[in-house]
Amino acid sequence: MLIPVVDFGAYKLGENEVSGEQLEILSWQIKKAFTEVGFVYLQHTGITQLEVDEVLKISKTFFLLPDEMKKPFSRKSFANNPNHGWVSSETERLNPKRPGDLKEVFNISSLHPDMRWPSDMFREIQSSFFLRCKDLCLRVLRVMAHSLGLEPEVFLNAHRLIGSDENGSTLRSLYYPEVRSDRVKEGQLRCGEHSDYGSITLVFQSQEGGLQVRTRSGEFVNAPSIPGTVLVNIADLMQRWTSDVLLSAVHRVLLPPAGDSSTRQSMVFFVQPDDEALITCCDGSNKYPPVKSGAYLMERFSDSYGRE
Ligand SMILES: O=C(O)CCC(=O)C(=O)O
Ligand SMILES: [Fe+2]
Repeated sequence: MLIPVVDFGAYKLGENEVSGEQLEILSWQIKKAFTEVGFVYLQHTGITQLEVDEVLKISKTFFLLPDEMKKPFSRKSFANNPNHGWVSSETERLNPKRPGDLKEVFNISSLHPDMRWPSDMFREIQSSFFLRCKDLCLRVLRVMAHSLGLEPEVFLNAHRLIGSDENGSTLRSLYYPEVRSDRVKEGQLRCGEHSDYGSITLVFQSQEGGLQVRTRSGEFVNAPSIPGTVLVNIADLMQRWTSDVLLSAVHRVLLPPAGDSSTRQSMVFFVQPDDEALITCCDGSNKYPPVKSGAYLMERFSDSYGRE
């Protein structure tokens, strides 16, 4: 298979220290994947399939509610956080050249105690999964810094506020409803071609799979769901930060074959540096001008939601 599978067991959640030798092996494998493909499957991260199934299940109960009950939780209706909340189908265009994506999402961008939630159970399960993803991504960022010969804290220092309103990291639940082929617009997909905006992304798919990743040679390959693993990819700010050493690969989700009425689900944890973090090429070059993480993210939202 093209996207490598790497055993993260030596530094999984709950494992407090990783030996120098194990860190070397992990760093080498992760760097190879992120420079050649931009995606890697991590095995034995400490996040179990049971946890993933639980968060997919509670997300689905929300998506299956009538729109009237979801509207009060719409994105842009939370005063403290512009990205938090529900987005209806065909609203976001991850490829702005295509019609709106055939997916619904719920973004959790803030764990502020005053947030409104669809239910206590939803809050509990989603918030704890958010924190598990946060712990894992900090471990991955530490290994990545090591793999590039940088100070171990260099990425971590810019990710201190995940879960607060000064950091755009988001746990996103996605629901892809049944596709009615008689209603599909020309060129419409479940999720248009795009690369992610922030530093790294964690992806969890339901069993059907469906994600495709563009390789360096330009062809799309399937990135199936591998139960028990976490798929991790590099996003655009990280590619910029590393002066194009690490690769932010384009990916998409096609429509199911005609006559296939299945739905699809996924969970994605978008990791974003703190809003005020200034992202400057870490090799000291001027390949990209410094940019503030928060401002960069707002610019990217304008492309995918339209300029408002
Ligand atoms: O649903 C998926 O598998 C991927 C979604 C995705 O790439 C995104 O929301 O950025
Ligand atoms: Fe994506």
